[in-house]
Amino acid sequence: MKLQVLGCHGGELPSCRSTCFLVDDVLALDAGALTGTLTLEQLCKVDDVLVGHSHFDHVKDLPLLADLVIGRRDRPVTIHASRECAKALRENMFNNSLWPDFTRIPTRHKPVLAIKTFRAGSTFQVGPYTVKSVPVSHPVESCAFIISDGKSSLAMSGDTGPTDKLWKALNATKNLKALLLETSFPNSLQALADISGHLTPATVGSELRKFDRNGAQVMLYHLKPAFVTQLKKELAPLPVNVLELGETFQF
Ligand SMILES: Nc1ncnc2c1ncn2[C@@H]1O[C@@H]2COP(=O)(O)O[C@H]2[C@H]1O
Repeated sequence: MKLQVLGCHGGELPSCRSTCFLVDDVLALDAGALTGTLTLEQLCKVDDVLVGHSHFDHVKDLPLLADLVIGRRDRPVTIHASRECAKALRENMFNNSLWPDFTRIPTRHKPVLAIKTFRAGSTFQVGPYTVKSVPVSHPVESCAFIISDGKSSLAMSGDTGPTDKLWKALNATKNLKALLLETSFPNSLQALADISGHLTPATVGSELRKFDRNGAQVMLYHLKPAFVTQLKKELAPLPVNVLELGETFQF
C-alpha cells in the first residue's frame, strides 16, 4: 500500500493542513486536505473516502470535491461514514442550505456522491481493501480504521482520547505495518484533551503501553497547529515519528 500524507494537523494554517491521507491514489482517509493538495486529475481518481467522524476539520473538503469532479467520473465518489456521521453529513452539509445535495445531483440515479453507511464496529469491503471500523472515544461517534489489502495492514486511530477497544483490535491484527495515531494537545492542556476526546504526549505514552507493537511504526498526526513546536518537544522522548506534510510511505 502506498500512503501519502496530504494533511496531518488538527486544523489549518499556511504551514498546516487538516487530517487527510491517500492510499494507492484511490482511497482517501478523511477529507481535511483534498482539494488544496491534489490536482483535478488526481481528485478524479479518488473512488472512496473513509470518514472517521463528522467534525468539520475531517469533512471540510467533501463539498468542494463534489463540485470539482461532477461530470468527470463514471461512478459516484463513495463516502463511507458511520450512521451518526452519515446523518450529520446529510442533515448539516449536503442539505441544500449549506451546500447542494450532491447525492442527488446531477440525477438521483447517477449522482456525483454516494454516502454509504456502516455500523461502528463492523468490517466492510472497499474495493480491494478490507476495512475494520473500531469505535473510539470522542464527543461524537468516531471510528478508527484498520485497512488491509491482504498483504499488509495499516491503521488510523481517528480522533480519540484514551481507548481500550482500539488496542485490543490492533493487537489482534496480522501484518500491521503502521499505526497513524492522533496527538492533539500539549501536556499542559490535558484537561482540554480529556474533555474534547484527544491525546497528549503523556496519554500517548500511557496508551502505547497497551500496544503489542510487533515492529509496526507509530506515526503521529492531528497536532493542533497552535502547539506544533511544543508538541514536538514533548514527543521527542517517545518511540514514535511525527508525520510531516507531503511524506509518502510504501507498506
Ligand atoms: N470545551 C472546549 N473548550 C475549548 N475548545 C474545545 C472544547 N471542546 C472542543 N474544543 C475544540 O473544538 C475542536 C473540535 O475539533 P477537535 O475535536 O479536533 O478539537 C476540538 C478542540 O480544539
